[in-house]
Amino acid sequence: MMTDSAKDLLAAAAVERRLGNRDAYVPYLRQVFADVVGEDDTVSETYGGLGAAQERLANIQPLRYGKRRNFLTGEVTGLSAYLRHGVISLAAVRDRVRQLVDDPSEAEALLQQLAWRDYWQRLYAHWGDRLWQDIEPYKTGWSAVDYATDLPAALVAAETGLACMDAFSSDLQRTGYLHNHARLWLAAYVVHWCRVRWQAGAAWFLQHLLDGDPASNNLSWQWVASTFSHKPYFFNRQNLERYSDGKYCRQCPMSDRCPFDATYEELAARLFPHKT
Ligand SMILES: Cc1cc2nc3c(=O)[nH]c(=O)nc-3n(C[C@H](O)[C@H](O)[C@H](O)COP(=O)(O)OP(=O)(O)OC[C@H]3O[C@@H](n4cnc5c(N)ncnc54)[C@H](O)[C@@H]3O)c2cc1C
Repeated sequence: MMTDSAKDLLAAAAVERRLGNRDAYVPYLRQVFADVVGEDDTVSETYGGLGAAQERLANIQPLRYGKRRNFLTGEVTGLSAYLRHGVISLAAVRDRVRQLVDDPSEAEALLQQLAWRDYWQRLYAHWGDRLWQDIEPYKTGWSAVDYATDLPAALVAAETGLACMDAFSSDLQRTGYLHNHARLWLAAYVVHWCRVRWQAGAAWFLQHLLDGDPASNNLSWQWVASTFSHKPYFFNRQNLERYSDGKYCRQCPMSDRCPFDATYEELAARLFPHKT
C-alpha cells in the first residue's frame, strides 16, 4: 500500500510532469522502488518521453551516419530506448530518414540498422525463449562446457585495469547506454578473452541497458559468440584505438601489456587454438 509520503511525492511528481520536469519523480521513485535503489541508485542522463524522442528524430543525420557510425563520436541517433519502449515506431524513423535524402540508397546504412531491429524482433516472435539457448554450436574450437557461467567480478566492478573495458563496464551500469561498437568490443572480450558464456553477458546487459531487449541483445551476443553466425567476432587494439580516437589506450595502465595488441591472425591463434 502507498504511504502518505509516497502519495505526496506522487502528487508533486504529477504537477512537475505537467510542467515537463522529471526531477520530482526521482524522490518518488526512490521511495516506491526502495528495493531496486538498494542495488542501483543511479539516475540516468537519458530523458524519456515523446518530446525527447522527437527532438532526437529531428536531429538525425543519415549521410553522416553512413560515414561515421562506427566511431564512438559518430553521429548515431540515440533512438534505441524510445524504439524499444514504443515511444516512436520504426516506421516513423524510416519516414524521417526518407524525408532527409533524395535517394534511399544514400541512407542505406541507417535503414539497414532499422531492418536489423525488425528482423531480430520477428525471430523473437517466432522463437520466444529459445533466444536464451545457443542457436548453433560455437565455431571457436571450444564447446559450450569450456565457457564459464559467471562474469569476472573485476569486470563488473570495472577494475580489470584495461581502461577501455573498465570504461564500458562503468558506462553500461551508470548510463544504461553503450555505442554499438563498444557493445561489440565488450561482448567479444567477455566471450572470447574471458571465455564466459554469452548468456552471462546478455543477462548483464539486459539488467542495465535502457534499450535492453532480448531480441536485439541476445541475437547480437550470439552473433559475437558465433552461435548465430559462421565465425566469432573479435577485434584488435588497432581497431579499438581507431574507432575510439585512442582515448582509452592513451590513459591505459596496461598499455604495454594490452591483450588486444596483435594482428588478427595472432589473436585467432591465441584465442581459438583448437579451431580448424
Ligand atoms: C552485444 C550487443 C547487444 C545489443 N543489445 C541491444 C539491445 O538490448 N537493444 C537494442 O535496441 N539494441 C541492442 N544492440 C544493437 C545496437 O548496439 C543498438 O541498437 C544501438 O547501439 C543503439 O544506439 P542508437 O539508437 O544510437 O543506434 P543507431 O546506430 O543510431 O541505430 C538506429 C536504430 O537502429 C537499430 N539498430 C542499430 N544497430 C542495430 C543492431 N546492430 N541490431 C539491431 N538493431 C540495431 C536500433 O533500434 C537503433 O536505435 C546490441 C548490440 C550488441 C553488439
